[in-house]
Amino acid sequence: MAEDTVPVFDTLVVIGPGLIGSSVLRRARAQGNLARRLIAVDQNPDVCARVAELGIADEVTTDAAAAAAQADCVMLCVPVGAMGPVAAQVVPAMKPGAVLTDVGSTKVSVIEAISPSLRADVPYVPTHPMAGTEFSGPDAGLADLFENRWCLITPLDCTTTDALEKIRTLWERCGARLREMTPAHHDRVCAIVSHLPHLLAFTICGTADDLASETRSEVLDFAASGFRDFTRIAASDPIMWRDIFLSNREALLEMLGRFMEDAQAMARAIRWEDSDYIVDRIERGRKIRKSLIENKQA
Ligand SMILES: NC(=O)c1ccc[n+]([C@@H]2O[C@H](COP(=O)([O-])OP(=O)(O)OC[C@H]3O[C@@H](n4cnc5c(N)ncnc54)[C@H](O)[C@@H]3O)[C@@H](O)[C@H]2O)c1
Ligand SMILES: O=C(O)C(=O)C[C@]1(C(=O)O)C=C[C@@H](O)C=C1
Repeated sequence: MAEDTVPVFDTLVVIGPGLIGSSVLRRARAQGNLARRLIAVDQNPDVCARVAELGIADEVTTDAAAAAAQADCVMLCVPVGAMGPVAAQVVPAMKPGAVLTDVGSTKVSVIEAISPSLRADVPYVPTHPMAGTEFSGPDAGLADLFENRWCLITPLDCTTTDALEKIRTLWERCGARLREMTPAHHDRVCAIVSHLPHLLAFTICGTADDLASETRSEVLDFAASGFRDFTRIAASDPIMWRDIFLSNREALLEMLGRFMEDAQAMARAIRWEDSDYIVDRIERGRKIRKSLIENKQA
Protein backbone atom coordinates (compact mmCIF):
# COMPACT_ATOMS: atom_id res chain seq x y z
CA MET A 1 0.00 0.00 0.00
CA ALA A 2 1.32 3.48 -0.83
CA GLU A 3 2.22 5.37 2.35
CA ASP A 4 -0.58 7.91 2.15
CA THR A 5 -3.27 5.27 1.71
CA VAL A 6 -2.40 3.67 5.08
CA PRO A 7 -4.83 5.09 7.69
CA VAL A 8 -3.18 7.27 10.37
CA PHE A 9 -5.17 5.49 13.08
CA ASP A 10 -6.99 2.21 13.29
CA THR A 11 -9.95 3.47 15.40
CA LEU A 12 -10.73 7.18 15.67
CA VAL A 13 -13.28 8.25 18.28
CA VAL A 14 -14.82 11.69 17.76
CA ILE A 15 -16.56 13.03 20.85
CA GLY A 16 -19.07 15.75 19.94
CA PRO A 17 -19.85 15.16 16.23
CA GLY A 18 -21.19 18.68 15.63
CA LEU A 19 -19.89 21.13 13.02
CA ILE A 20 -16.19 20.34 13.57
CA GLY A 21 -16.43 16.70 14.68
CA SER A 22 -18.77 15.72 11.85
CA SER A 23 -16.54 17.55 9.33
CA VAL A 24 -13.61 15.38 10.47
CA LEU A 25 -15.83 12.28 10.22
CA ARG A 26 -17.02 13.24 6.73
CA ARG A 27 -13.44 13.79 5.58
CA ALA A 28 -12.37 10.50 7.16
CA ARG A 29 -15.23 8.69 5.39
CA ALA A 30 -14.49 10.35 2.06
CA GLN A 31 -10.77 9.59 2.11
CA GLY A 32 -10.37 6.40 4.10
CA ASN A 33 -6.81 7.30 5.11
CA LEU A 34 -7.50 9.09 8.40
CA ALA A 35 -8.76 6.00 10.24
CA ARG A 36 -9.98 2.52 9.37
CA ARG A 37 -12.89 2.64 11.85
CA LEU A 38 -14.88 5.66 13.05
CA ILE A 39 -16.82 5.94 16.29
CA ALA A 40 -18.93 9.00 17.14
CA VAL A 41 -19.94 9.81 20.72
CA ASP A 42 -22.45 12.43 21.81
CA GLN A 43 -24.27 13.00 25.09
CA ASN A 44 -27.37 14.00 23.13
CA PRO A 45 -29.27 10.93 21.81
CA ASP A 46 -30.86 13.07 19.05
CA VAL A 47 -27.38 13.96 17.76
CA CYS A 48 -26.42 10.27 17.90
CA ALA A 49 -29.53 9.32 15.91
CA ARG A 50 -28.78 11.96 13.28
CA VAL A 51 -25.12 10.92 12.94
CA ALA A 52 -26.27 7.31 12.48
CA GLU A 53 -28.72 8.44 9.76
CA LEU A 54 -25.99 10.41 8.01
CA GLY A 55 -23.84 7.27 7.95
CA ILE A 56 -20.63 9.12 8.79
CA ALA A 57 -19.47 6.73 11.53
CA ASP A 58 -19.26 2.95 11.86
CA GLU A 59 -20.59 3.10 15.40
CA VAL A 60 -22.51 5.80 17.32
CA THR A 61 -22.96 5.80 21.07
CA THR A 62 -23.62 7.97 24.13
CA ASP A 63 -21.09 5.91 26.15
CA ALA A 64 -17.85 7.92 25.95
CA ALA A 65 -15.74 5.63 28.17
CA ALA A 66 -16.71 2.44 26.29
CA ALA A 67 -15.86 4.11 22.96
CA ALA A 68 -12.57 5.52 24.31
CA ALA A 69 -11.49 2.02 25.40
CA GLN A 70 -11.46 1.01 21.70
CA ALA A 71 -9.69 4.12 20.42
CA ASP A 72 -6.24 4.66 18.92
CA CYS A 73 -7.12 8.35 18.94
CA VAL A 74 -9.79 10.24 20.87
CA MET A 75 -10.61 13.66 19.42
CA LEU A 76 -12.55 15.97 21.75
CA CYS A 77 -14.88 18.23 19.69
CA VAL A 78 -17.15 19.45 22.51
CA PRO A 79 -17.55 23.11 23.66
CA VAL A 80 -14.42 24.32 25.49
CA GLY A 81 -16.22 24.38 28.86
CA ALA A 82 -16.97 20.63 28.53
CA MET A 83 -13.39 19.57 27.61
CA GLY A 84 -12.22 18.99 31.24
CA PRO A 85 -15.22 16.87 32.34
CA VAL A 86 -15.17 14.85 29.09
CA ALA A 87 -11.40 14.20 29.41
CA ALA A 88 -11.98 12.99 32.99
CA GLN A 89 -14.54 10.53 31.63
CA VAL A 90 -12.49 9.15 28.73
CA VAL A 91 -8.76 9.27 29.59
CA PRO A 92 -8.91 6.57 32.32
CA ALA A 93 -10.50 4.21 29.77
CA MET A 94 -7.96 4.77 26.96
CA LYS A 95 -5.44 2.12 25.85
CA PRO A 96 -1.76 2.84 26.63
CA GLY A 97 -0.24 4.69 23.66
CA ALA A 98 -3.58 5.91 22.28
CA VAL A 99 -3.51 9.62 21.39
CA LEU A 100 -5.72 12.28 22.98
CA THR A 101 -6.38 15.45 20.98
CA ASP A 102 -8.86 18.34 21.08
CA VAL A 103 -10.05 21.02 18.64
CA GLY A 104 -11.05 23.70 21.18
CA SER A 105 -10.98 27.36 20.15
CA THR A 106 -8.99 28.34 23.24
CA LYS A 107 -5.89 26.54 24.41
CA VAL A 108 -4.52 27.69 27.83
CA SER A 109 -7.69 26.98 29.79
CA VAL A 110 -8.56 23.83 27.83
CA ILE A 111 -5.09 22.42 28.56
CA GLU A 112 -5.47 23.40 32.23
CA ALA A 113 -8.86 21.67 32.38
CA ILE A 114 -7.60 18.48 30.71
CA SER A 115 -4.24 18.28 32.54
CA PRO A 116 -5.48 16.70 35.81
CA SER A 117 -6.80 13.72 33.78
CA LEU A 118 -3.63 13.14 31.73
CA ARG A 119 -1.67 9.89 31.96
CA ALA A 120 2.03 9.35 31.19
CA ASP A 121 1.09 6.66 28.63
CA VAL A 122 -1.52 8.77 26.79
CA PRO A 123 0.14 11.53 24.71
CA TYR A 124 -1.97 14.68 24.31
CA VAL A 125 -1.84 16.96 21.25
CA PRO A 126 -3.89 20.19 21.55
CA THR A 127 -5.04 21.60 18.18
CA HIS A 128 -7.35 24.28 16.81
CA PRO A 129 -8.54 24.17 13.20
CA MET A 130 -9.15 27.80 12.18
CA ALA A 131 -12.19 27.02 10.08
CA GLY A 132 -15.88 27.06 10.73
CA THR A 133 -19.20 28.65 9.99
CA GLU A 134 -22.01 30.18 12.06
CA PHE A 135 -23.83 26.84 11.99
CA SER A 136 -23.52 23.98 14.43
CA GLY A 137 -24.59 20.35 14.80
CA PRO A 138 -23.93 17.27 12.66
CA ASP A 139 -25.85 18.56 9.62
CA ALA A 140 -23.56 21.59 9.39
CA GLY A 141 -20.35 19.60 8.77
CA LEU A 142 -18.50 19.66 5.45
CA ALA A 143 -15.80 17.26 4.21
CA ASP A 144 -13.82 20.18 2.78
CA LEU A 145 -14.24 22.58 5.73
CA PHE A 146 -10.51 22.52 6.54
CA GLU A 147 -9.25 22.73 2.95
CA ASN A 148 -6.44 25.31 2.75
CA ARG A 149 -7.32 26.65 6.24
CA TRP A 150 -4.85 26.89 9.12
CA CYS A 151 -4.79 24.32 11.87
CA LEU A 152 -2.88 25.63 14.90
CA ILE A 153 -1.08 23.07 17.07
CA THR A 154 0.22 23.84 20.57
CA PRO A 155 2.46 20.89 21.55
CA LEU A 156 3.21 20.30 25.23
CA ASP A 157 5.99 18.47 27.11
CA CYS A 158 3.71 15.42 27.22
CA THR A 159 3.26 15.50 23.41
CA THR A 160 5.44 12.70 21.99
CA THR A 161 7.04 13.17 18.57
CA ASP A 162 5.13 10.16 17.26
CA ALA A 163 1.73 11.47 18.44
CA LEU A 164 2.49 14.95 17.07
CA GLU A 165 3.45 13.48 13.70
CA LYS A 166 0.23 11.45 13.52
CA ILE A 167 -1.98 14.43 14.36
CA ARG A 168 -0.08 16.61 11.87
CA THR A 169 -0.66 13.96 9.18
CA LEU A 170 -4.35 13.72 10.09
CA TRP A 171 -4.87 17.47 9.64
CA GLU A 172 -2.74 17.57 6.49
CA ARG A 173 -5.01 14.88 5.05
CA CYS A 174 -7.98 17.10 5.95
CA GLY A 175 -6.35 19.69 3.66
CA ALA A 176 -5.18 22.03 6.44
CA ARG A 177 -2.03 24.16 6.63
CA LEU A 178 -0.21 23.68 9.93
CA ARG A 179 1.45 26.08 12.35
CA GLU A 180 2.87 25.28 15.79
CA MET A 181 2.90 27.84 18.62
CA THR A 182 2.63 28.07 22.40
CA PRO A 183 -0.84 27.93 23.98
CA ALA A 184 -0.52 31.48 25.37
CA HIS A 185 0.48 32.89 21.98
CA HIS A 186 -2.40 31.01 20.37
CA ASP A 187 -4.90 32.58 22.77
CA ARG A 188 -3.65 36.13 22.10
CA VAL A 189 -3.75 35.63 18.33
CA CYS A 190 -7.24 34.10 18.41
CA ALA A 191 -8.49 36.81 20.77
CA ILE A 192 -7.87 39.42 18.06
CA VAL A 193 -8.68 37.46 14.88
CA SER A 194 -11.66 35.45 16.07
CA HIS A 195 -12.96 36.15 19.58
CA LEU A 196 -13.05 39.97 19.46
CA PRO A 197 -14.79 40.02 16.04
CA HIS A 198 -17.50 37.74 17.46
CA LEU A 199 -17.84 39.94 20.55
CA LEU A 200 -18.25 43.00 18.30
CA ALA A 201 -20.82 41.21 16.11
CA PHE A 202 -22.95 40.09 19.08
CA THR A 203 -22.71 43.58 20.58
CA ILE A 204 -23.58 45.57 17.45
CA CYS A 205 -26.60 43.34 16.79
CA GLY A 206 -27.76 43.92 20.37
CA THR A 207 -27.25 47.68 20.08
CA ALA A 208 -29.24 47.83 16.82
CA ASP A 209 -32.00 45.69 18.30
CA ASP A 210 -32.23 47.92 21.42
CA LEU A 211 -32.38 50.99 19.20
CA ALA A 212 -35.11 49.49 17.04
CA SER A 213 -37.30 48.63 20.03
CA GLU A 214 -36.63 51.92 21.89
CA THR A 215 -37.45 54.13 18.93
CA ARG A 216 -39.92 51.73 17.25
CA SER A 217 -37.96 52.56 14.16
CA GLU A 218 -37.20 50.55 11.08
CA VAL A 219 -33.48 50.07 11.94
CA LEU A 220 -33.51 46.34 11.26
CA ASP A 221 -35.62 46.65 8.08
CA PHE A 222 -32.57 48.06 6.33
CA ALA A 223 -30.11 45.59 7.85
CA ALA A 224 -29.09 44.08 4.49
CA SER A 225 -26.25 46.59 4.32
CA GLY A 226 -22.83 46.68 6.02
CA PHE A 227 -24.64 45.36 9.08
CA ARG A 228 -25.49 42.11 7.27
CA ASP A 229 -21.92 40.79 7.49
CA PHE A 230 -22.00 41.18 11.28
CA THR A 231 -25.25 39.22 11.48
CA ARG A 232 -23.65 36.15 9.91
CA ILE A 233 -21.18 35.61 12.73
CA ALA A 234 -23.70 36.88 15.32
CA ALA A 235 -25.80 33.82 14.39
CA SER A 236 -23.19 31.52 16.02
CA ASP A 237 -23.92 29.10 18.85
CA PRO A 238 -24.42 30.80 22.28
CA ILE A 239 -22.96 27.95 24.39
CA MET A 240 -19.85 27.68 22.26
CA TRP A 241 -19.20 31.44 22.40
CA ARG A 242 -20.06 31.84 26.09
CA ASP A 243 -17.44 29.18 26.81
CA ILE A 244 -14.83 30.77 24.51
CA PHE A 245 -15.27 34.26 26.04
CA LEU A 246 -15.04 32.93 29.60
CA SER A 247 -12.08 30.68 28.91
CA ASN A 248 -10.00 33.28 27.03
CA ARG A 249 -10.98 36.07 29.42
CA GLU A 250 -7.59 37.76 29.95
CA ALA A 251 -6.47 37.87 26.30
CA LEU A 252 -9.95 38.87 25.09
CA LEU A 253 -10.26 41.71 27.62
CA GLU A 254 -6.79 42.95 26.65
CA MET A 255 -7.71 43.03 22.93
CA LEU A 256 -11.06 44.66 23.71
CA GLY A 257 -9.23 47.36 25.70
CA ARG A 258 -6.91 48.05 22.77
CA PHE A 259 -9.85 48.09 20.37
CA MET A 260 -11.75 50.58 22.55
CA GLU A 261 -8.71 52.90 22.61
CA ASP A 262 -8.47 52.73 18.81
CA ALA A 263 -12.22 53.29 18.42
CA GLN A 264 -11.89 56.30 20.73
CA ALA A 265 -9.05 57.63 18.56
CA MET A 266 -11.28 57.26 15.50
CA ALA A 267 -14.09 59.10 17.31
CA ARG A 268 -11.65 61.91 18.10
CA ALA A 269 -10.49 62.09 14.48
CA ILE A 270 -14.11 62.37 13.32
CA ARG A 271 -14.86 65.05 15.93
CA TRP A 272 -11.79 67.14 14.91
CA GLU A 273 -12.16 66.38 11.20
CA ASP A 274 -8.75 64.72 11.03
CA SER A 275 -9.20 63.39 7.49
CA ASP A 276 -5.66 61.98 7.24
CA TYR A 277 -6.17 59.77 10.30
CA ILE A 278 -9.52 58.53 9.00
CA VAL A 279 -8.18 57.75 5.53
CA ASP A 280 -5.10 56.03 6.99
CA ARG A 281 -7.26 53.69 9.10
CA ILE A 282 -9.55 52.83 6.18
CA GLU A 283 -6.54 52.14 3.95
CA ARG A 284 -5.11 49.76 6.56
CA GLY A 285 -8.40 47.85 6.58
CA ARG A 286 -8.38 47.59 2.79
CA LYS A 287 -4.78 46.31 2.80
CA ILE A 288 -5.66 43.60 5.34
CA ARG A 289 -8.61 42.45 3.23
CA LYS A 290 -6.41 42.39 0.09
CA SER A 291 -3.73 40.27 1.77
CA LEU A 292 -6.35 37.80 3.07
CA ILE A 293 -7.64 37.38 -0.49
CA GLU A 294 -4.08 36.91 -1.78
CA ASN A 295 -3.51 34.21 0.90
CA LYS A 296 -6.77 32.51 -0.14
CA GLN A 297 -8.21 32.99 3.37
CA ALA A 298 -11.21 35.11 2.27
N1 LIG B 1 -17.65 26.31 15.17
C1 LIG B 1 -16.47 26.71 14.80
O1 LIG B 1 -16.35 27.57 13.92
C2 LIG B 1 -15.24 26.11 15.44
C3 LIG B 1 -14.01 26.19 14.77
C4 LIG B 1 -12.89 25.59 15.35
C5 LIG B 1 -12.98 24.98 16.60
N2 LIG B 1 -14.19 24.96 17.24
C6 LIG B 1 -14.25 24.29 18.53
O2 LIG B 1 -14.72 22.97 18.28
C7 LIG B 1 -15.53 22.51 19.35
C8 LIG B 1 -16.88 22.08 18.78
O3 LIG B 1 -17.50 23.17 18.14
P1 LIG B 1 -18.69 22.91 17.11
O4 LIG B 1 -18.94 24.20 16.44
O5 LIG B 1 -18.42 21.69 16.31
O6 LIG B 1 -19.89 22.62 18.13
P2 LIG B 1 -21.29 21.91 17.88
O7 LIG B 1 -22.25 22.55 18.83
O8 LIG B 1 -21.64 21.87 16.45
O9 LIG B 1 -21.01 20.41 18.38
C9 LIG B 1 -20.64 20.11 19.69
C10 LIG B 1 -21.24 18.75 20.05
O10 LIG B 1 -20.74 18.37 21.33
C11 LIG B 1 -21.77 17.70 22.02
N3 LIG B 1 -21.47 17.73 23.45
C12 LIG B 1 -21.49 18.79 24.29
N4 LIG B 1 -21.12 18.42 25.51
C13 LIG B 1 -20.83 17.09 25.45
C14 LIG B 1 -20.41 16.14 26.40
N5 LIG B 1 -20.20 16.48 27.66
N6 LIG B 1 -20.23 14.85 25.99
C15 LIG B 1 -20.46 14.48 24.70
N7 LIG B 1 -20.87 15.37 23.75
C16 LIG B 1 -21.06 16.64 24.13
C17 LIG B 1 -23.03 18.48 21.64
O11 LIG B 1 -24.20 17.68 21.86
C18 LIG B 1 -22.77 18.75 20.16
O12 LIG B 1 -23.30 17.70 19.35
C19 LIG B 1 -15.60 23.65 20.36
O13 LIG B 1 -14.64 23.43 21.35
C20 LIG B 1 -15.23 24.88 19.54
O14 LIG B 1 -14.64 25.87 20.34
C21 LIG B 1 -15.32 25.48 16.68
O1 LIG C 1 -16.19 31.54 9.93
C1 LIG C 1 -16.86 31.53 10.95
O2 LIG C 1 -18.06 31.67 10.97
C2 LIG C 1 -16.21 31.30 12.24
O3 LIG C 1 -16.69 31.81 13.20
C3 LIG C 1 -15.03 30.43 12.32
C4 LIG C 1 -14.06 30.71 13.44
C5 LIG C 1 -13.48 32.12 13.24
O4 LIG C 1 -13.65 32.99 14.06
O5 LIG C 1 -12.80 32.27 12.21
C6 LIG C 1 -14.74 30.60 14.75
C7 LIG C 1 -14.20 29.98 15.80
C8 LIG C 1 -13.09 29.10 15.66
O6 LIG C 1 -12.45 28.70 16.76
C9 LIG C 1 -12.40 29.14 14.41
C10 LIG C 1 -12.97 29.72 13.34
